[in-house]
Amino acid sequence: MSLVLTGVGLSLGAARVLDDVSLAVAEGSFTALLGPNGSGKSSLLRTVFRAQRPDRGRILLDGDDVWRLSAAEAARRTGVLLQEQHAGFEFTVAETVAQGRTPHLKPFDRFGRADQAIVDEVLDRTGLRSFAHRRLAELSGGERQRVLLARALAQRPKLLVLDEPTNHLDIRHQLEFLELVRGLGVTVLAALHGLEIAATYADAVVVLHGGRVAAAGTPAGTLTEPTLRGVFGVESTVDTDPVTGRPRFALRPACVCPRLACHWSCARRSVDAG
Ligand SMILES: Nc1ncnc2c1ncn2[C@@H]1O[C@H](COP(=O)(O)OP(=O)(O)OP(=O)(O)O)[C@@H](O)[C@H]1O
Repeated sequence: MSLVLTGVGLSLGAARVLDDVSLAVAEGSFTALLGPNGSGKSSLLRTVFRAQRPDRGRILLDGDDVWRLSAAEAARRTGVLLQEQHAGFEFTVAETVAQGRTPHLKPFDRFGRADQAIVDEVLDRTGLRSFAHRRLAELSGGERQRVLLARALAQRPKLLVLDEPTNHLDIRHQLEFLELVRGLGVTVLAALHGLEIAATYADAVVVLHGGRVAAAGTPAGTLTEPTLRGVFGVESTVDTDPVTGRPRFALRPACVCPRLACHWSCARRSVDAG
């Protein structure tokens, strides 16, 4: 399922949070949304999964305006995983994953064999089968996050919206989580903070700055030294990882004292010295 945003704008109070945002996420691709704190990533995702109506612009899922779909139809198409998501700790893993089928059940429908087959398949695919009867209260934060991903997958969404989904995971589990997501074949739009992670897993990157799109394209085309300086305010050396062929970053704080001694041989200092 493709996702297209055209001219999306959002004001909250006096703040212009999103300003004329246009982007396209190709069917089956993984697009990473990057940007500094407060650049509008979560707000943009909220307009996509119908938690926040934009003031202007359109959001099209396979050509259908998400804000004109019924809430139930939108929920069937879009799975959501947030960084701080409520999970009923008293439920078991299997019960939690089964909740993902709710948007597909009509009033008075019973959870049927087909639903159970989907839950079983998702438990296997996410490696949670042996946890099925444990309560969420008995799991680590990383394991719980995997369960919430499984719940979103049981929905059989065409679009998966992830808001910093790996924040509480250690590095191995971050990588495993993103490997799993990338292997799903589902269209993914994910707000991420890690440049390396985004560069390694994303097919495309959209960089937000002050609620506007500052750069969009391939990881190598967007995550450049000038963009990292202009958007994130950091100096960097970007080269290509010989194993993955993806961009790799050495980051330094931006030099704010060009006339004083600086720890880092940053670009600004060499320009001044020259
Ligand atoms: N309800 C609100 N009222 C006013 N301003 C808001 C509201 N919600 C968010 N904002 C502002 O909108 C801007 C974008 O916030 P948003 O959470 O989308 O950024 P973000 O890029 O996801 O940030 P972070 O990386 O810190 O999670 C911020 O300046 C924030 O203060």
